[in-house]
Amino acid sequence: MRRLTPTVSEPVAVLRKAGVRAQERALQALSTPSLMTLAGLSSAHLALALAPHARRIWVAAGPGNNGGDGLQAACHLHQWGMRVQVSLMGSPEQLPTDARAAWQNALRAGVPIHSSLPHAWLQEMTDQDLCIDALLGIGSDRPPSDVMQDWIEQMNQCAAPILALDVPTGLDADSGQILGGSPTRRHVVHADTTLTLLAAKPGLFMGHGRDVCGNIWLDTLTRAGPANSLVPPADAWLNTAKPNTKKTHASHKGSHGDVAIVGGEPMALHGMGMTGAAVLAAQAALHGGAGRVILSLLGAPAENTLAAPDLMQRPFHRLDLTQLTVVAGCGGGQAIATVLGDILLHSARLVLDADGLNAVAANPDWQALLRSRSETPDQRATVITPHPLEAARLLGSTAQEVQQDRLQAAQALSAQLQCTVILKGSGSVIASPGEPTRINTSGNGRLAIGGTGDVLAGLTGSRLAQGQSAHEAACTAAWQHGNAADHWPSNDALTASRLAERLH
Ligand SMILES: NC(=O)C1=CN([C@@H]2O[C@H](COP(=O)(O)OP(=O)(O)OC[C@H]3O[C@@H](n4cnc5c(N)ncnc54)[C@H](O)[C@@H]3O)[C@@H](O)[C@H]2O)[C@@H](O)CC1
Ligand SMILES: [K+]
Repeated sequence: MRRLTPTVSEPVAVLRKAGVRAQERALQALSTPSLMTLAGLSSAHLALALAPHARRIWVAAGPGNNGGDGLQAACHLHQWGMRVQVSLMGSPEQLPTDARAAWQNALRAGVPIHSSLPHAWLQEMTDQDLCIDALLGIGSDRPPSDVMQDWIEQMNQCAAPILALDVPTGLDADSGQILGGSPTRRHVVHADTTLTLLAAKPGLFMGHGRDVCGNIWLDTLTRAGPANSLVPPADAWLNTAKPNTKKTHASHKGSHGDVAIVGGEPMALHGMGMTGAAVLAAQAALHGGAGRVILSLLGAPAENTLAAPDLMQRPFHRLDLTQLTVVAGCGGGQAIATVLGDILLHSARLVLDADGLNAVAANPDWQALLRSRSETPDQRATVITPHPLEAARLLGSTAQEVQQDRLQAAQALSAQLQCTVILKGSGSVIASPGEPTRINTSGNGRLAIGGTGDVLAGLTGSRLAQGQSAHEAACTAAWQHGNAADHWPSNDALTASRLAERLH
C-alpha cells in the first residue's frame, strides 16, 4: 500500500475501469487468497491506522463487490476487537459470489449487519470514529438511487471521517464527474481518505475527484502473483515531482535560452487592455530560469511601465523567431492574428495559449501550419495550453464533452495537431504524440484565478528554452506551477504575479 497524494514521487500507472477489470481478471486467476480477501484486509489495516482509537466504525456496504470489500474489512476489524456495525444495502442473496462469501464470513464472525441506517450510532459518532464507504466502486454506472442518496447524506453529515473504498460513491472513476450531475452532499461521498484498489483510476485525480477523494492511497493487491507483468497498457501516468534543472557554473545568460513573449494587446487597439497577461507570462519565464526574456507587446511601441527592468522589450518585427522560444497568445486579443502565421512558420520552439489558440481554432490553414511544425527536419517543438473551452473549440466539441473524458480529449487534440497539449483544469492532462499521457497531481483550487494560465505558459516556455523536450517541459512546468500553489501560505493571498515570482 502506498500514498499517492499529496505528492507522488515516482510514476504510477493509471487505468480506466476497463483496464482495471482486465487486471482484476488476470490477477483473480493467479491469486490465492482471493483479491477481495486482500482488499478487505488492506482496507481494515488502513482503517485501523486512520482511526486507532475509534469506538465505533460504521461500514455502509452496497449491492456489489465494493460492498464485499466493506464486509470483509468489517470482519477483520471486528476480529481485532473494534466495535463495527454494517449497513448492507440490498439483499445478501443477490450479492455477487465473492461479496456473498464476505457476507457469510462477517455473519459467522458475529459482525452486526442491518439493512437500515443506524441513526442512533451515527448521532453518537465523533471525529475519533470512522465511516467506511463501501457502497459503490467501479460498478457505479448511474446516479445513486434515492435510498442511496439518503445513506450518502448521512455519511457526509456524520462527525466521523470517511474512508472510501476504491472510489467515493457517486464519483465516476474514469472522468472525475459526479454521476448525479453536481457535487452535492447527497450525490457523492466526500471522503477524507480513499483507498483505491488494483490500480489508480483517472477520475480520482481529475474534475471533482480531487475534491471528494481526500488523501489517496493505492493497494495494487499484487502480493499474490507476478503482478507487474500483468498490468494492461496504462491509459496514463501520474505526473511526478521533478527536481529543479541545475544550471552549470560555467554558463552565461545565453546558455539558458531566450524566450520571447508575444501578446498583450493594449487598450488603445480594441478597447481591451491585456498587456498584463503578457507581462505575467514574461515574469514566469524569467523566474523559471530562462536566460533572457523579451517582451513583445502587440501594437504597443512604447515601453511598458508594468514590466520589470529584467525584461527586454522589442517590437515583433525585430524578433529573430528562428532562434527563439516564443510564447504567443497571452492577452493577444485580435492583434495576435496579425503575427500568428509568422510565429507558426518560423519560431524555433512555441508555446501557444489563450487568444492564439482561439485564432487557430477559427482558421484551418493555421491548424495545418501548426501540424506541419512536427514535420520540419528540426521537428519544432510546440506546446498548446488550452482550458476545456479552448480545447473544445479546437476539437469541434463542447467543454462538457471535454470534461467527460479529459484523457481522451487531450490525446485526441495532441494527435490532431501533432503537438504537446496541456489540458488545464482540475487534474491537468499532458499528452504528446508517442509519449505516455500524464495527469498532473499538484495544484489546487487557489489557482482558479485570472492570470495563472499566463504564468503556466511562460514557465513552459522557459523550460523549453532551457533544453527540455516539449513533453518534459510541459510535465515539469505543470507540476512546478501546481506545487508553488500547494506550498502557498494559507493566510497569504495567491495572485498570478506573486505566483510568477515564486517559481524556482
Ligand atoms: N471481484 C473482485 O474480486 C474484486 C472486486 N473489487 C471491488 O469490487 C468493485 C467492483 O465491483 P462491482 O463490479 O460489483 O461494482 P460495484 O460494487 O461498484 O457496484 C455494482 C452494483 O451496484 C449497483 N449499482 C450501480 N450503480 C448504482 C446506483 N447508482 N445506485 C444503486 N445501485 C447501483 C449495480 O447494479 C450492481 O449491483 C471495485 O470497485 C472494488 O471495490 C476489489 O475488491 C478487487 C477484487
Ligand atoms: K466506495
